[in-house]
Amino acid sequence: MAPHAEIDKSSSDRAGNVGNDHEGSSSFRKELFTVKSPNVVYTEKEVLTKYTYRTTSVTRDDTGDYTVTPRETQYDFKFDRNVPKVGVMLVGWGGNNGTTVTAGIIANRRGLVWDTREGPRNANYYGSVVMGSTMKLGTDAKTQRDVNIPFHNVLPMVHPNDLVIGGWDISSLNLSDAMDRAAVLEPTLKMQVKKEMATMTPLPSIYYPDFIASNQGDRADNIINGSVACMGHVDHIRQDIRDFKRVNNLDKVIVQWTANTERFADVVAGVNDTADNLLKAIEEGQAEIAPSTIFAVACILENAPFINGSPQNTFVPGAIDLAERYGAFIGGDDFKSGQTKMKSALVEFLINAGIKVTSIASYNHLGNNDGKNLSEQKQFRSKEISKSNVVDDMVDANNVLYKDGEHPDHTVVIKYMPAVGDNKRALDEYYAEIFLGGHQTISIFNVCEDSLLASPLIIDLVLITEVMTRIQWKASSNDGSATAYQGFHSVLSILSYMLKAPLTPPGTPVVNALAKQRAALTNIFRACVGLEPESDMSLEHKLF
Ligand SMILES: NC(=O)c1ccc[n+]([C@@H]2O[C@H](COP(=O)([O-])OP(=O)(O)OC[C@H]3O[C@@H](n4cnc5c(N)ncnc54)[C@H](O)[C@@H]3O)[C@@H](O)[C@H]2O)c1
Ligand SMILES: O=P([O-])([O-])O[C@@H]1[C@@H](O)[C@H](O)[C@@H](O)[C@H](O)[C@@H]1O
Repeated sequence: MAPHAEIDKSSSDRAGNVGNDHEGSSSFRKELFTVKSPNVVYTEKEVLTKYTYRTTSVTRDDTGDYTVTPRETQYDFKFDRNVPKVGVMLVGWGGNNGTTVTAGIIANRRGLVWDTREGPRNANYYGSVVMGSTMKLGTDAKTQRDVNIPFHNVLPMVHPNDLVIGGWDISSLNLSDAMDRAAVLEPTLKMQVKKEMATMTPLPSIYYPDFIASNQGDRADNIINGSVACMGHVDHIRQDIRDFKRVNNLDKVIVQWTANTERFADVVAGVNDTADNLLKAIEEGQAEIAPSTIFAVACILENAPFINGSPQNTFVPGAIDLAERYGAFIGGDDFKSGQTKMKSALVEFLINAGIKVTSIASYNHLGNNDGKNLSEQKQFRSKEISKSNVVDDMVDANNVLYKDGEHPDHTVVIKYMPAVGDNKRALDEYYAEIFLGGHQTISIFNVCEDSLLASPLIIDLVLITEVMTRIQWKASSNDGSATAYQGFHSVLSILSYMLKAPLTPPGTPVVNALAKQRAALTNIFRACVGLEPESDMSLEHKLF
């Protein structure tokens, strides 16, 4: 791996950022494998694939009988092999997650080791599906045993060590002081990154007090003038993105909201229901436009992908309409880091095992500033919504256990308890009906170090979103007619594995089941290099 140059201090002074000015980690430039197939062509810059997408079409006649027909749809995929230089701008950079992910990337970039009570600890990217997990590539031609590769080798990807980081915060604290305020990391690690982080200062941000808890007001000392939406705020943020990109000589910038949870905005006809109405409402200074929506609009207009890591309805219909109009990528909502991630895996397992979950009680308390913001009802309500719908798809998919409209009881409670800081306590009880009137009760006590669980998701969201900007597709034409390549739909539902309340293209189904989400992500990336979906059939071990 190329040695990392000193942090470019001049750029960090101007645009509140950290990064390195070397070209990118060479270990991520060369693909790990080559696909040998008549349907896959490698050029110097691209991989061109003819992909057969196999589905099963179902019809049902008026007697209730099903007929199923295997379908094949031919797609051409074009994947840009060139790994760009990428910057990530975090809204809420001075928060628990923002400081933690920044320190984590510095620690990994420099290969830091720090002492703890349990002994020395090395920097790692555990908790990142891209950097910490593997996928089955295929089976060994000789031994027929599975060959598994690191997930990040399935396609040429940006290395997180090469990300240039910057962002905004309504608090003026530099990243070192903000890291101390967050109280997430070990002092022995903090002391090794403090100097670099002290040179990073968040850009001023927009602050509309009505959208976050009133208890956040005391940290709002780094704000752009104006307390309601205006086009000047959109333009200011767009200029910030352009400056960050220019100063750091970036090819792409991806923006993520990891700022406080906002209250839901009312969706009002004529205000935020269409792209034109939303732009007009911003021009007019409508009070119902949230800061996160202003950031979303700015990013869409600047063609910088925007991901919402919080639960509020940033993407009002007008914002989605605008993204579709400009072909800009958006994704959200609400990082899925601990309690909900466990729930989406456990409930999928129980229901798929034919066990009827009838009650889910989810309580948690936490003591960080996120918890403080959520201690006010309107902000809690945003989080309650995103945490409450996460089992709907699994329940709806099983009409053996559940009648139409039947759902488990589900309650979500969040309490602010300063003493526990970032180490959230999640207490869950899953109650289920089993064979012959029996019951199964599963109680879980899950201590989630929230920011250490969320930070790898921030990295995954950046890396996967960046890959999506390099994938194009078109329907294969057999008659020689030339159809144009296009990108995936603006709403990146492929990001759902990292998110509690996955945003999907309007009218399309929401999948929350964790295994299904990971399979979709894995198999779409495999398809880009002409590989079939991962199958666990293992017929080679069953038919002999
Ligand atoms: N495990 C997790 O940490 C987790 C999981 C899911 C979702 N989230 C969400 O991620 C967000 C951040 O979590 P956190 O623990 O880092 O919280 P935090 O309160 O430590 O950080 C939020 C930061 O946003 C800043 N901020 C608020 N409004 C802003 C604005 N308009 N512009 C710029 N900055 C603004 C605050 O000053 C603060 O520094 C929260 O919305 C939280 O609900 C966190
Ligand atoms: O992802 P998850 O652990 O289910 O949910 C978490 C909640 O339990 C917590 O109360 C909240 O503060 C975090 O922002 C996060 O949303």
